[in-house]
Amino acid sequence: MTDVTVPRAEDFDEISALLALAFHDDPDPEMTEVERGVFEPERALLVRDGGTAVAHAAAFTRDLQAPGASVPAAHVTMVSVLPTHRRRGLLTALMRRQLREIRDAGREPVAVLWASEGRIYPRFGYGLAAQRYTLQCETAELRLPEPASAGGTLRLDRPAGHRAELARVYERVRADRPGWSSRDERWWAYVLADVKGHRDGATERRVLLHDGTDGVDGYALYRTKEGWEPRGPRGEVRVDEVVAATPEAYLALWRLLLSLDLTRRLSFRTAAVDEPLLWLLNEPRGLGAQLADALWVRVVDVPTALAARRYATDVDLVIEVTDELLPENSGRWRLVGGPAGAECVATTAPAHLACDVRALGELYLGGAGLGALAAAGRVRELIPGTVATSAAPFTWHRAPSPMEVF
Ligand SMILES: CC(=O)SCCNC(=O)CCNC(=O)[C@H](O)C(C)(C)COP(=O)(O)OP(=O)(O)OC[C@H]1O[C@@H](n2cnc3c(N)ncnc32)[C@H](O)[C@@H]1OP(=O)(O)O
Repeated sequence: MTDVTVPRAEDFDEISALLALAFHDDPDPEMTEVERGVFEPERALLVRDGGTAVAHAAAFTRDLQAPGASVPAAHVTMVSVLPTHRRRGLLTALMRRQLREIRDAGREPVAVLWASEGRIYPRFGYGLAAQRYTLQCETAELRLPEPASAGGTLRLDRPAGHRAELARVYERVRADRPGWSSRDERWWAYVLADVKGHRDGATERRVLLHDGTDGVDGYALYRTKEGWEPRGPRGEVRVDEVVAATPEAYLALWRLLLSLDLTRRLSFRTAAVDEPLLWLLNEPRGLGAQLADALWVRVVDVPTALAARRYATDVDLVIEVTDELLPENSGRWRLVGGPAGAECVATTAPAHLACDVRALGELYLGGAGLGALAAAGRVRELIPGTVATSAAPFTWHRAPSPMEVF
């Protein structure tokens, strides 16, 4: 049987070729360089068979915004098994070892990932923590309100020269948005990389900046793709990010994106499920919004993770947790917390609720409702009435939302 090893930086070309095979892509040297910039070989796991790379998984070191706190989170990624070697337990071996290493390192109480298919990760304790809307709008009949005041101004440019301004706005908004990940210099380079092979016929990426009274307070990253038909223009706007620190900036950015001359369609893959557009547009149905999964969270260290986030209202309850892969998480935990902070310790007191560790991941960012999980039978109420009184603290005033696929 094949052994799981830690690769060296030089192995990345081979890993990149394995990823391309598993994801049905041709290897793209430009993309490989972009990914090499964020690859952390010491956090990766590689399986070889007779010298050939056959399975791989990696993690990035970033923080994840949780309700009221930025929490160190292993960003799990680049998972692939060669088609000739699948369904013989290689992914299982990689996931088990990776979770054990994250737990033993003691730095990251949670792991987070985007799943290529939703059915892959629940068996490893990952729960669906944030959903998103994909938008496919026909823009011709969509209208947004006029701005209340003259407000700020918009500028259009290439993103590269604006990294510091974008980072400032992003960090300001991130503090209030569960699901967004920290971005250091390397990650900004990754996010702003504009790989030609991934443009799918659209233009290079552009940035639209909104200048408010205190400088840049919002931006949008987008491309356009030309299109014509007998009745006239049918260009498309492809939005990558809209980050706005004020309602004025948000409205101004979207007013322009939805009304660009010669365009009639707009697409956006990572709209929030509480996207303000829903409450601004003359026809919300026109967004063509479809619900999709986004972030899957795995609680790796129950007491540390539960104590790291904030709670919308005061909470004091005992949860009986089961975790087959990381048995030290199994047991009864007393969570006492609120908007200012939280503590979580082992207890022998009777439990109010019982669930598996996956349900804690689903609750972690404030996305899944405790009531919904209880109705699904995924959380069991051991002391009657607990669900009704304890659902509110786990929510947050903004829905968790993904911002970029990592
Ligand atoms: C975070 C990310 O990077 S997401 C990207 C994941 N990668 C991809 O989707 C690339 C293409 N797919 C692959 O490379 C592989 O099929 C993987 C990685 C998804 C699965 O690897 P495998 O080594 O085949 O998984 P493994 O043999 O450990 O399977 C474990 C269990 O999960 C099930 N499983 C694994 N993948 C899938 C799947 N895509 N759909 C349904 N079930 C699956 C297996 O049937 C098995 O179930 P069982 O124990 O009841 O028999």
